[in-house]
Amino acid sequence: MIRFEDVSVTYDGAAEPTVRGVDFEVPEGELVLLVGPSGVGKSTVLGAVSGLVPHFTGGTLRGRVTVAGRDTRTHKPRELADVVGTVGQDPLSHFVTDTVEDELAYGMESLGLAPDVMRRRVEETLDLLGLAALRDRPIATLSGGQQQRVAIGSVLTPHPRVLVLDEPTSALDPAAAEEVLAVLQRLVHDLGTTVLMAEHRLERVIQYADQVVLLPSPGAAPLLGTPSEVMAVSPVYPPVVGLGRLADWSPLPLTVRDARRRAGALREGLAEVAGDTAPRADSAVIPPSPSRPHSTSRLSRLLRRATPTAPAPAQTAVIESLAVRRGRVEALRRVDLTAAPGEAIALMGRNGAGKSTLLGALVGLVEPAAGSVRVGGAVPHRTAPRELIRRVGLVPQEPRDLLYADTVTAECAAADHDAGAEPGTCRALVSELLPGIADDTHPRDLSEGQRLALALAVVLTARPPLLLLDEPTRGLDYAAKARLVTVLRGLAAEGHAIVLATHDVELAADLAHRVVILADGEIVADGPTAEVVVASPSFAPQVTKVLAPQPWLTVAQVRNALS
Ligand SMILES: Nc1ncnc2c1ncn2[C@@H]1O[C@H](COP(=O)(O)OP(=O)(O)OP(=O)(O)O)[C@@H](O)[C@H]1O
Ligand SMILES: Nc1ncnc2c1ncn2[C@@H]1O[C@H](COP(=O)(O)OP(=O)(O)OP(=O)(O)O)[C@@H](O)[C@H]1O
Repeated sequence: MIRFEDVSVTYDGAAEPTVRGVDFEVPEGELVLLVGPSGVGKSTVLGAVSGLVPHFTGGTLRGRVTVAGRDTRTHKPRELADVVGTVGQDPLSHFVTDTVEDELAYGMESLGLAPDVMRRRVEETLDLLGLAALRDRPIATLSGGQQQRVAIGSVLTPHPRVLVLDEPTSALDPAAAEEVLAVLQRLVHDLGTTVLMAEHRLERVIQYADQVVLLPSPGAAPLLGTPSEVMAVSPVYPPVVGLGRLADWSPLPLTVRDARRRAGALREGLAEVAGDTAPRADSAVIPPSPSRPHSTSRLSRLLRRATPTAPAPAQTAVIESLAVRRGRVEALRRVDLTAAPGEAIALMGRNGAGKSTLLGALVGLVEPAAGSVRVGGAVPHRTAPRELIRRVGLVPQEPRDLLYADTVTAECAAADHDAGAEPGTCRALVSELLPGIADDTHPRDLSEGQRLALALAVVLTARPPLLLLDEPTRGLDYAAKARLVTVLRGLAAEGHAIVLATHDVELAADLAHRVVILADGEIVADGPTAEVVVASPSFAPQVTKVLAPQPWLTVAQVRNALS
């Protein structure tokens, strides 16, 4: 159904092709997963199927890509729209109408479907994706995950024969991700839909794949195989595979269920070697406590050289009885929360629970309807931006919102200037987070993960005592995530308080001292990470599920215990 014949893509001005030697086929009615490190060219390969590459992105495509027999170089995306439905990494840039219902109908209208068919499919899709309560809402007022669901719904309604999805679960909470993947699987099984999907969070998707295409490194030819064949050699793999590699299980497990069946001996071994040192669910032994000695990484040295900030008060942020209204929605109610210096807090909860709103309140973007917010003693929404950036910095859900300049260099120079930091501070931070980003690239042309690294560096340049991150692992591979964790741990060790809103249970397990769960605008759990995630099947990481009742959280913890 999709065929790549010796394809290479070279973007304008690039010395080397971004991808080359791409030669594989996706048979009709299969779900094929495209995996590989950040910036390796996954979106480029997907774009070549939907025709966005090279028609919209520019550059040169060599070789041939055909979808249902149509050559995507000679057919513009519009001429492929009846066959291919595409969801990109940034849903906002794809929306053409203003409300949820209109957006779901738009694709069908352009194809000239009958009104009664359109009506039926809109209703089906609203139900299928849990969007019924939001049908009349302007899309601009939806939370990130709600928008991603609308974007997925809007490509499903015309019933395309081929779906091309770029990180379709990146903004979804764990339960919503499962629901969406179940819908896709049903389309594949029942209607013979063909799906090509790129995704970093393999723990969510690997079990649904018929085949996996791995782009191992930039410019290297892809490797094709069954999920277990590819996972045996892939540089990116989910925690169950990490556990399987550590314990030498063969074949490697791809699901928690597979792994649980084999984990008996490992569980016994861990109980023996760990003895008293095994983590307890009622303590936050991992990650290291906020009082850990100062990290000596290059990054922490860089940050120490930057402008010193005022001594941190006892609590970096204090929220009391906070209520926030957004339009007709009561987005937060009776929220009490403190963040202490050195503390990393993961804010979790279903899409629309109020996480971004809470971060917005801490950075003064939304005003309380009742209650109070104080950051470093200041009231954020009444503090001038120049003053506020020395107290709190937010890396938004869409990093693009933070970037204004034409090149990476100019963006970094502006960040150094705004923060009063030594020239070069921001650029060095970018390289530390994700090596290989070119100076003169336009931020628009960076891959998703690269853009996040840049936005994070811009915010870190001001060394805010309170650092807020909204869904910071979109577009990041496991290695980049591990580097992000190291950076954030280093910052926490130096006394920064960190609050991150995330659906990435693996990240929370790795980094957070505390997990706070929001539901429908209220805090329903607040405690040490191990305690909160072990008690909640939705938010438990894979290792916890495999090794329960022992409360291990990460592969690294298990490795350390066994070494
Ligand atoms: N329009 C463009 N012009 C120039 N370079 C581009 C363009 N689009 C992407 N690139 C570059 O091509 C490389 C691959 O980008 P791509 O977005 O395909 O990677 P990816 O594997 O999808 O990354 P991620 O996992 O971070 O989403 C990156 O180095 C990126 O900077
Ligand atoms: N401008 C607005 N007008 C009306 N409702 C809004 C507006 N902005 C947000 N909301 C609603 O407020 C609620 C909380 O949204 P918020 O973005 O804080 O959720 P979230 O927990 O961050 O979700 P996600 O996990 O999807 O990012 C949602 O129901 C959302 O639809």
